[in-house]
Amino acid sequence: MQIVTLGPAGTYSHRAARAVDNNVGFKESVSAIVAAVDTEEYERGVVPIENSIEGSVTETLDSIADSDVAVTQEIVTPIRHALLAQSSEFELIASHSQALAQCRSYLEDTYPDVRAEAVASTARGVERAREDPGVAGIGHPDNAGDVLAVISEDIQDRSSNATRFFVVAPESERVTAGGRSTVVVYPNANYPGLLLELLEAFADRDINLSRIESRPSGNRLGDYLFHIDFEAGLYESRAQEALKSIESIATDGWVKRLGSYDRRHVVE
Ligand SMILES: O=C(O)C(=O)Cc1ccccc1
Repeated sequence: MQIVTLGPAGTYSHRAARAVDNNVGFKESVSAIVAAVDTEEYERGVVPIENSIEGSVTETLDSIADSDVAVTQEIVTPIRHALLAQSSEFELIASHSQALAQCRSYLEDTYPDVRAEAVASTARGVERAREDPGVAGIGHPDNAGDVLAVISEDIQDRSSNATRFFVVAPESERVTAGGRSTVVVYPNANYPGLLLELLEAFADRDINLSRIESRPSGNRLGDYLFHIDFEAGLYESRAQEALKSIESIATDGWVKRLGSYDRRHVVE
């Protein structure tokens, strides 16, 4: 199976993608990955959705809400960051914005005078470090190779650091089987109790929500769409009833079913 994920080789997304298939291609942004799956250039994409320290990857939420891709699997993996450089003499740290944020306290305490620069991925930062002795990268320690030294390991601000990835597929691959589902709701309405009504649709049917995230609709200030993850498959009648109820609340907006899936834990 042809998979596309965040590159170049060596990103955390690449490590998660290898759990799906070894035939992996790369793009340098999440929106490019989602577009490549939406247009069926690739059969699957692997994108980071949420991190236990830093929260949602908003570029991913917005890309999947704007496209027609389906979510077919969830991959959860621990993230352990290392600082990689040719020597401890560097004046710039280059990494993915999420990695920089996950190591913020360590960087502020240990390298208060070193500049940080956000680049497309951790592996892109490590590549910069390989080419330039003045640059350090943050990434998985396996990326050190022959050129780079592991200056410090486990530099994330909390020892427990995990990231959820979604496996996305063309719309035709959407399934209703699985223990979890994700929907995006755009109510296009604003009245007291609207959010409560949306949540009650699940609570009344004993469906546990595992995440709700609001994102700006882009239409006007204060107008939101909601990404909702819940612990039931779309094949279940209680889930179908909950969504029917949500559709009746969102008559001026829309409800997008991204699909049902199971969670897979990948350790290395
Ligand atoms: O840049 C990467 O390696 C990614 O895959 C994105 C990312 C960055 C930090 C933690 C998890 C995923």
